Amino acid sequence: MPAPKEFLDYVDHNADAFIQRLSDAVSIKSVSGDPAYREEVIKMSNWISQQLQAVGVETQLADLGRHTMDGQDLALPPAVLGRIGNDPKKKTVLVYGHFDVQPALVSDGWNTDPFKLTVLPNGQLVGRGSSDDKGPVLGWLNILQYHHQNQKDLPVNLRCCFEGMEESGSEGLDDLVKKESQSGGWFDGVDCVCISDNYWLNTRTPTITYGLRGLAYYKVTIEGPAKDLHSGVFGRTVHEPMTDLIKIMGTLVDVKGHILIPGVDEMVPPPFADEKELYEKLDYSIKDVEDSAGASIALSDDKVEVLMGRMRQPSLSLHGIEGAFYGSGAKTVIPAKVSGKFSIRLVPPQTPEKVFPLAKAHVESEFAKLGTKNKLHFEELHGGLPWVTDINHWNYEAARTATRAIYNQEPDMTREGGSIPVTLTFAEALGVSVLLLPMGRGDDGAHSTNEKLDRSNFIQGTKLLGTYLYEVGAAAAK
Ligand SMILES: C[C@H](N)C(=O)N[C@@H](Cc1c[nH]cn1)C(=O)O
Ligand SMILES: [Zn+2]
Ligand SMILES: [Zn+2]
Repeated sequence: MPAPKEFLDYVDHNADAFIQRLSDAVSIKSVSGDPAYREEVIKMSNWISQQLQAVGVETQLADLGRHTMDGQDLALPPAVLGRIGNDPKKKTVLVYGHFDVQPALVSDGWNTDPFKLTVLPNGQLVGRGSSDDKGPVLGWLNILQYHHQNQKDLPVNLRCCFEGMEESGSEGLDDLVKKESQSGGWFDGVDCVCISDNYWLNTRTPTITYGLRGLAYYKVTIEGPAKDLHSGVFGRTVHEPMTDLIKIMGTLVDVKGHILIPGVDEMVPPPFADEKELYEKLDYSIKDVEDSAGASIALSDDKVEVLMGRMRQPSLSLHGIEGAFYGSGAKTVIPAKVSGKFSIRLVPPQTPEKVFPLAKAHVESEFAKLGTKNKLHFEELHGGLPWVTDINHWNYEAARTATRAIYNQEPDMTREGGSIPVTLTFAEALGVSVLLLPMGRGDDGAHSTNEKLDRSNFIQGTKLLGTYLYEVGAAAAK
């Protein structure tokens, strides 16, 4: 059942209003990883709930309790649950997305205010969260608006789960999903899940995604002196925490990306026979990775090697050092306490539980080798499980048919290098197929400066998600 032409035309005719709504969403600074913005994330929960109600969706703000961040006790932003339709003849689709964003400051290198959506002459909609993940969440709202305003029934029963902590480990969400998946819960009766929260591989080929890497995020803290010290007075006189930390951070990964923590890379099985062909088939080149990175810095000239490094191998990245001097000028300080942050992207069969003891043992043994009198503390900040699924399912067939209808192209079938911690929870709690159907392009710069979503991806992406629902609706009739 193709989507009605009237729906597709409506999306085109209302494009400017949809972009205005995206601009409203971007202006709410819903940064989940910084306690200073917590009220803004909560404001975003309310905003999404009101927007859903305005297009006929029954909603509930689901309390997720409290947590501690940077030593502060904080309320978690409520998740927004939504439901519309209860026709037993129709399939029930659960859509998930997140309305929190990564931090963004003009001083990071943005050309414009990150929380003011800027429409560039080339059609790029620039702003934090435009692609990750406010644009795709609003894609679902755009579809609902058409059906509500024109008094058209949706082709499926729809359930929504939108959260405000995805960028910070989805705290509290797993338990909510498990509870609501039980009989009588908001997700009772769900037949399949669709998540639009990742990206095409390149800038030209629509993509369907059947896997995600998991994540284990660590903090290594080293402290010694009771306060910051003058390096002229104390240099070569005391053990310096930063010197110890840099040594340890330097033992985690080599410059070619090999993980040096014993046992981590080794946990992953070699590719199965013919697996490389899956990557060979993808519309991707070294130029694509270098264009989206903005420099000629690919680890290999071999496309398959690069793709496998992103999709089916773990990676370890060093993110930053809390407590270190980082400003301009030449402050001659010895920081008293520094915390190195690094994370490992995980692939099956790795899990945060299996990797934690390896990472801890490695850091502790490297620290012991230093013979320092400083103190070490190692902790995991958050984790998420990897996920890979079967693409031979009507849910994927619906997405493929919808993609052909909107883009007139065969989609790339990918595994995403990023993580969406709740995905496996949906799959296991509901026992149904989960599909990732991205809206944005590979060069959107999610998590980076000048994040953007192309206008055409927002508009065609809205049509794609809507058409996918019609194709799922058609699957119910088969
Ligand atoms: C792929 C998704 N849009 C995303 O960006 N996920 C994040 C999840 C996360 C976990 N800790 C911090 N963020 C990611 O892959 O980094
Ligand atoms: Zn993200
Ligand atoms: Zn995201």
